[in-house]
Amino acid sequence: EAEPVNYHSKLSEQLANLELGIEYKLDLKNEDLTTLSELGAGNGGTVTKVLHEKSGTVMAKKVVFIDAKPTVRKQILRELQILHECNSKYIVSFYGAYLSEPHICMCMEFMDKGSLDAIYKKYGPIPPEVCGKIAVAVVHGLTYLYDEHRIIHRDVKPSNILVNGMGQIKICDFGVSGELINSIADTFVGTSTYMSPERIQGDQYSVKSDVWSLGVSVIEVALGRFPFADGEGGSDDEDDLPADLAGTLSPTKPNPHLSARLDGAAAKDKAKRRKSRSGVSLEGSSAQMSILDLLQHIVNEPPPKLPEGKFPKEMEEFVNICLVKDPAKRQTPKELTRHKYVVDSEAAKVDLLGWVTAMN
Ligand SMILES: O=c1[nH]ccc2cc(O[C@H]3CCNC3)c(Cl)cc12
Repeated sequence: EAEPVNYHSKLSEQLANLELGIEYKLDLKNEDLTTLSELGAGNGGTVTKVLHEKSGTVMAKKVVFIDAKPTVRKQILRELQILHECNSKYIVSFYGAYLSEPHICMCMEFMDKGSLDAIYKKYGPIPPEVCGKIAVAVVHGLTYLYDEHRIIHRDVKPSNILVNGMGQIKICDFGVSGELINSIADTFVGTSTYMSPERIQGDQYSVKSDVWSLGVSVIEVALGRFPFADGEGGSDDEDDLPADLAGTLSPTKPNPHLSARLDGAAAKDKAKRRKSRSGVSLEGSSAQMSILDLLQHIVNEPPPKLPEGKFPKEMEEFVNICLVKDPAKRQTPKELTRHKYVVDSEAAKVDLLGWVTAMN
């Protein structure tokens, strides 16, 4: 019988190393990767499904265009290396990153069932017991990132929570490289509508800001729609912001004068829309709640919550704790790992495999 093709031996060698806990790193480069299909876009990059020929591994490759000096790109590449140390069952695995000037390419574990936003948009609201498993994954993932690496995610939302065919739920796209955050922030046009009140107002934010975003995300996937929407829009695609505000509403560069600007701009926007409703159509005035209204709403109005009595009591309570507006009173991810909803969900026998298998 012919010798098994060498990549079998390579794979079994790597698996052996894994068992021995021996770190091994693939030296990744474009010519070794065959593009299979598009996966998604967002957070300043496009993601494709690729095959790494040498190891036979299917990967998700994220390509980010960095409009900066080559030295900045090299710095980002160095900072991304920390992803090799981010090892948790709640964090997508990182295979490596490389420069393909002027792009940075990051290869990660492929999650074949995709992101939660795509899942609920295709299959409808996510069952409460699955939401429990999502809360467990995100709370433990955030706790790991902060406790082990002092990393704050900065962009928790359904499109950054992924699922695979084994029913595993993992988070991705967290802010690991300061330089990468800055460079994306500069070009960042839209507004993360998962932003906590303190970040919208430019106050100091912390890991608790990720907890607010988790609360909004759990309501969204449980209801099957963005919680601030209730018919008024607030869609997550980027509204056209007044030019002078675009680029300032980034999830990482809080704008200290924002709330004053928000009130002014939103009032103007509302007046425009009022006029438009009176039959005078002004182009650019959106009938939906504009992003500015939305940011102002998050800052000034009570937090969203699950409809009473339709979900398990401890789920309602968990969400309400995540959505406490005052960060001083909001819990940290670590404290939430002890919440009844998380503890019970972790122990619960939920047929995640059945759930994902039902998704063709
Ligand atoms: O399979 C994946 N593994 C790792 C990462 C990843 C990121 C993806 O989309 C980005 C863009 C929108 N949010 C996350 C998508 Cl759609 C898939 C993956």
